[in-house]
Amino acid sequence: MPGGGIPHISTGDLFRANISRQTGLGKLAKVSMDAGNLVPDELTIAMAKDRIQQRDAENGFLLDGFPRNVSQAEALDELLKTEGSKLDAVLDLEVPGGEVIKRIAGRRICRSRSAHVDEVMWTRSRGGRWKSSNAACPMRSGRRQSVSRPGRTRTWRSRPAP
Ligand SMILES: Nc1ncnc2c1ncn2[C@@H]1O[C@H](COP(=O)(O)OP(=O)(O)O)[C@@H](O)[C@H]1O
Repeated sequence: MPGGGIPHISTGDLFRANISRQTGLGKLAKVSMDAGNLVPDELTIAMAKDRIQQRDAENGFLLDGFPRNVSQAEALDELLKTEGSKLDAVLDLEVPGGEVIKRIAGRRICRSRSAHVDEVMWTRSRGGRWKSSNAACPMRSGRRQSVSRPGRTRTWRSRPAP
């Protein structure tokens, strides 16, 4: 929870938690997420509404990653209207394009536990091989990592040490 005791509601985190627990929602969301697409509005809106209506969010919440398009914004408006509440503030974060690209290109997701997302630094050795640093996934211990080249795929691959 952020300062002030209100829950941080991140739709990305909620999807990843569902994927980890292999829920029905997680299985459906995974298909879209693995394809690099947004999860369909119907699923996203239902999940966000359900989370917002939980008890710990009664006194407020911080939304992160939701709404992400007009129909989600309309659904949120509708929900707030029904509950007789309104948003206090919206943060518009302006990040330089280069920084955004660096972060997207450096993102790593553990293939076996999609809840493990990590931002990594990539360096290229003299031999031209890409190497990652800043690993957080427990899969790493006892295993040797084979990582994909920075670029399109951000999958974190692990294979047993020889
Ligand atoms: N509001 C949303 N609408 C649809 N899909 C979402 C939404 N929030 C998250 N997702 C799905 O979850 C994934 C991870 O979301 P997030 O953690 O916010 O990271 P990012 O969008 O930066 O990759 C998104 O790529 C998307 O597939």
